[in-house]
Amino acid sequence: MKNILTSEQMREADRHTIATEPIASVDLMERAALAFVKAFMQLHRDKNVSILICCGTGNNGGDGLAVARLLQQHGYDNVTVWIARFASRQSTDFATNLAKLHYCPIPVSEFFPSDEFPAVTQSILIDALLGSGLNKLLDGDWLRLVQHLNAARIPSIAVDIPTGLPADGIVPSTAQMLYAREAITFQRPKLSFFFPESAKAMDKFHVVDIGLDEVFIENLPADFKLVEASDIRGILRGRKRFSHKGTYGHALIIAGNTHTMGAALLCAGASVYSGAGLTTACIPAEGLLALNARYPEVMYTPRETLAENWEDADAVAVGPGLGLTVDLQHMLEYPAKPLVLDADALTLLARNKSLMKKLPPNSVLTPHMKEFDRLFGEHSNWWDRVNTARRRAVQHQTVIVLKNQYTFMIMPDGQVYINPTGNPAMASGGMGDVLTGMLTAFLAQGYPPQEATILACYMHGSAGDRLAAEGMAVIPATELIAAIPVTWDAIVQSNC
Ligand SMILES: NC(=O)C1=CN([C@@H]2O[C@H](COP(=O)(O)OP(=O)(O)OC[C@H]3O[C@@H](n4cnc5c(N)ncnc54)[C@H](O)[C@@H]3O)[C@@H](O)[C@H]2O)[C@H](O)CC1
Ligand SMILES: [K+]
Repeated sequence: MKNILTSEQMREADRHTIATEPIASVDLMERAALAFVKAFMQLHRDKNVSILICCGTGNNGGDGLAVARLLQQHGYDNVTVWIARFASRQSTDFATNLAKLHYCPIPVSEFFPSDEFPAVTQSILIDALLGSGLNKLLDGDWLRLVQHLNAARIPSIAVDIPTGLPADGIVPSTAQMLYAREAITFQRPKLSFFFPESAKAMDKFHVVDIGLDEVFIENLPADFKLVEASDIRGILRGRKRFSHKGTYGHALIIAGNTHTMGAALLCAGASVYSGAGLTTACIPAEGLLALNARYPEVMYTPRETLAENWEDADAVAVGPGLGLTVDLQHMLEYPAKPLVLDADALTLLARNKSLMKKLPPNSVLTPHMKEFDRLFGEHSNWWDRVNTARRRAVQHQTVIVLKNQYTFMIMPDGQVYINPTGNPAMASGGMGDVLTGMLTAFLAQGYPPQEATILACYMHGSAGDRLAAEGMAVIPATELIAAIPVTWDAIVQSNC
């Protein structure tokens, strides 16, 4: 796991590194600029390309000036610098780098409040206007400049953060940003990069190491942590010698209805492919033929004998395609089992919120945004939504899997884990049912809810990434199920 820091914590790490390495802050800026340039050169190998570097007068602007000098030293001969002198303040390291730039053959133009901006004639923009120091939405001259640069429609590469995007906190829907094709960010991705609101600010981001003290960073109290492949390798257990189906638990899937049987089948199929020793689908009898044809590995039980099957199960999923006529309250009176509630089960919970109190501790809820808001109230931004999720997970002692391109997994202690895998090719019906099946299978195999959740979300996204890398622009849920075992094997075999 990697700690995701707030901008205040990032400044702390900055100060700590400067004091204890020790390193002068202007040398740390040089290191950041070098790391940026190294990544930039991988992205843009043509040294004849014309580059406009727009700088503010804080440290983000200081980085931009250092980048201009370093690019020129690396043979990029067509670099132009614009400086936005909209504030009277300039940082010391900005001033030092501006003085150094005077020895380079790089044209520098300065713009003051109300100045007209010339047309942008360059092919690439490097955005070093504002970074993690952003303290309000863009307005006035800043907004005018950003709109002028956006209108030029040339690819922009942001230094650390696209100008106008807050590093953390609420990203208001009215916020305007300098749109970046890529952001090259320092040491850690910023929290807001994981919110859908950041789609307005950039296409993708790359993280570069600038040598801040990692031990210090990892010892900071961080509410948000990013899951890494090494965590998954640490959690995932291989199949044991002399093991048998009983070793890997029994998953019970309560799902499906006349017109939504597919959801039940996908969920049950995902459980089989995720290693549950046995999977039983509790579906209406009319789904039996389809179940036998599609997944003969899955056992069947009618709703009438649910109570007995519940006794035998090691983990239970309720919800995919279930419909809204089942008696969820009655089910929650059965003995407590590791439980996943998804889809219609979440709608039933939203209709009768008092049932939240009956959930066994550590139950896993897997809402997408709309289901979440139905349960816990409307939210106009993801920062508030995730913070509500933290409060509710603690209050109800549940795990909340808030599904998103980057899924937030919120634990009963309020800690948030961010899943890095997954891609837009997976945005299709049935994907959530598959995730529920995977989660239930891992719970049935005896993984504690926190680990089962992290495993399921990571492997779900990883299977999708694998298929996308093989050329699938759109991934049907059934294809994802089939890719689970090879994804599993690739994770176990990889040493990185
Ligand atoms: N540890 C690191 O990651 C390092 C980061 N570096 C770079 O430093 C910037 C942060 O620099 P800072 O001087 O704190 O802030 P900015 O340059 O982003 O902003 C300057 C200044 O501008 C004012 N301001 C903020 N928002 C607005 C606004 N909307 N309108 C007008 N004015 C605004 C405010 O006063 C700010 O202080 C970080 O992103 C990195 O690029 C270091 O170079 C290396 C270590
Ligand atoms: K920037």
